[in-house]
Amino acid sequence: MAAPTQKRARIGVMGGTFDPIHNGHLVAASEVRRHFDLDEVVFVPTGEPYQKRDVSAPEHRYLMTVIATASNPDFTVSRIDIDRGGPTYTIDTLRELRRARPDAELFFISGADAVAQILDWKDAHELFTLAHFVAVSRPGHPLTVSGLPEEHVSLLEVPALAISSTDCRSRVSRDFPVWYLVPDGVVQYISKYHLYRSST
Ligand SMILES: Nc1ncnc2c1ncn2[C@@H]1O[C@H](COP(=O)(O)OP(=O)(O)OP(=O)(O)O)[C@@H](O)[C@H]1O
Ligand SMILES: O=C(O)c1ccc[n+]([C@@H]2O[C@H](COP(=O)([O-])O)[C@@H](O)[C@H]2O)c1
Repeated sequence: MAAPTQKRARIGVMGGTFDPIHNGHLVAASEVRRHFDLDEVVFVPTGEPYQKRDVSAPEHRYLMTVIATASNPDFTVSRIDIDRGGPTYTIDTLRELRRARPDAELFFISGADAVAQILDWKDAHELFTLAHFVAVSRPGHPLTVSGLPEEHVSLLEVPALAISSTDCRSRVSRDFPVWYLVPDGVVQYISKYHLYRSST
């Protein structure tokens, strides 16, 4: 009798700058986990997001991501993009995760705004050989696979949360609350380390 085949692990990968992580990120990851029956979602904060300016220190972004995900047993955080050093490219993230988990199926989670840019990312075509891409809806951004290889990309409508890290930073700098936009522990972390006080 043939030995029973083991089910391949299904791992979601949520890459982001998370400056700060907010409830839009968490709802997106939670919805994709449920819809694609993922075993876990790994949050991967960028090291040096080469397309962004004036980004907070990686250690702050990493710790806020840990705080935000700590209570969910299906969520973990990886330092791979931070520890690699140099500009962060998703191709390196996925190659490294593949090496670490050759048995697993990877699902890269991305908002509608980010997925629209994928063809401009480094080694764009190889990305689709390493992971399936899941593009989630985001208020203000059309959700489309236009130009992308349709067999490697899925679209998912998630509850609309019109939250961005840019808006959270701007609110803190103007002394507006970010309660309920980011997890409570992240509100307290921002306050403790005086983040975003003079930025927009
Ligand atoms: N409110 C949201 N709903 C769905 N997806 C989101 C939302 N906010 C961010 N994302 C997605 O999460 C990933 C990481 O986003 P990122 O950390 O850059 O947050 P951001 O809010 O877009 O930040 P910023 O305003 O600084 O550009 C991206 O794929 C992005 O599209
Ligand atoms: O690989 C690339 O060239 C590339 C260019 C821009 C963004 N990304 C990835 O897209 C994810 C969201 O990035 P960001 O900058 O919108 O926070 C994150 O995992 C980035 O590493 C990747």
